Amino acid sequence: MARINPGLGQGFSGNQDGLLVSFDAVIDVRNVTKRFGGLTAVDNCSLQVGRGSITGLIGPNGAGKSTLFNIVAGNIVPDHGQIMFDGADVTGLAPHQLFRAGMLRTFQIAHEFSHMTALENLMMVPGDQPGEHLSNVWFRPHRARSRETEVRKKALDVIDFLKLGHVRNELAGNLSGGQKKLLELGRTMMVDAKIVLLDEVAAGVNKTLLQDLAGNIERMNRELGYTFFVIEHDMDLIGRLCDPVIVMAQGEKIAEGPMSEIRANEAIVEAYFGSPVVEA
Ligand SMILES: Nc1ncnc2c1ncn2[C@@H]1O[C@H](COP(=O)(O)OP(=O)(O)OP(=O)(O)O)[C@@H](O)[C@H]1O
Repeated sequence: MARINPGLGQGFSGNQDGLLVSFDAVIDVRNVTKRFGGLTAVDNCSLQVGRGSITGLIGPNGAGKSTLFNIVAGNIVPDHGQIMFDGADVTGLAPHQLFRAGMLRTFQIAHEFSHMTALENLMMVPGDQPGEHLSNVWFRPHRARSRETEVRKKALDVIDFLKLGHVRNELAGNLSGGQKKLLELGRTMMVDAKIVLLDEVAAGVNKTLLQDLAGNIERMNRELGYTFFVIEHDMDLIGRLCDPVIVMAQGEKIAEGPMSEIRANEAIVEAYFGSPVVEA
C-alpha cells in the first residue's frame, strides 16, 4: 500500500511495520507553498529525496510538479516553507549558488556550445579554471596547464563512462537527440554533485536511446552513488528508474512508494490519472 500523506517528521520515514526509522535526506522540502495570484500551485507541500535514491515526481497536469522543482532548484522563491539541502537551509538561494553547493540541474546545450565538440563541452563545465585568468596564464603557466590536463582527463573519463568515445570530437550541435541528453548528463559528472535534478529527460529521445540514457542514469546511481530527483511524464522511465515515486496532485504530495504500489493503488490511478497506468 502506498503511503498516503504519511505526515512523518523530518528525518524519518515509515518502514513496513509502521515504525520510524532514520532517513538521510539530501533534499528536504518543508511545508512549501507557492501562489500565483489567486492560484495555489504548491500547497503546504513536504517531501524528501533520500541520499542515493532515484526519486521520481509524478502527477497530473497542473499538479504543481514544475513549480516545486523550480523552487528546489532556486528558480522560484516560495511564499512559505523551507528547502533544506544536505542539512542546510537554502531557501531563496540562486541556481548558481546551489550549483556551487552541489545541486545540479541538466539543461539543454546552449546554442553557443553547439559549435564546440562533445569533449570541449565537458571541459567547459568546471568554473574558474586557473587557465582562464590572464594573470595565471602569464605568471603561472604550469599551474594553468596542469589544471587543464586534469579537467581533460576527467572529461575523457566521463566520455568513456557514457560510451561517447566515438563522438567525442563531434560538434555538439551535430549529435543526435539522445547523445545530446547523454552529454547534458555528462556535464553534471564534471563537478561533485550531491544531487542531480532531471527535468523531462525523456522528451524528444527515441525509445532505443532512452534505454541507453536510463541505463547510464542507473549506472551513475549504482556505481558512482549519484542521487537523482526526476520529474518525468514518461511512466515507463519512472517505473524503470525511480524508487520511491512521489505523487503530487493539487499542489500536495498525495502518495509515495515504489511504482508497483502506485500502479496498484486504484484510488490514485483512477483519481489522478483517469485510467490505469500501464507499461508500454
Ligand atoms: N508563472 C506562473 N504564473 C501563473 N500560474 C502559474 C505559473 N506557473 C505555474 N502556474 C500554474 O500553477 C499550477 C501548477 O503548474 P505546474 O506547471 O507547476 O504543474 P505541473 O504539475 O508541472 O504540470 P505539467 O505536468 O502540465 O507541467 C498550474 O495551474 C499552472 O497553470
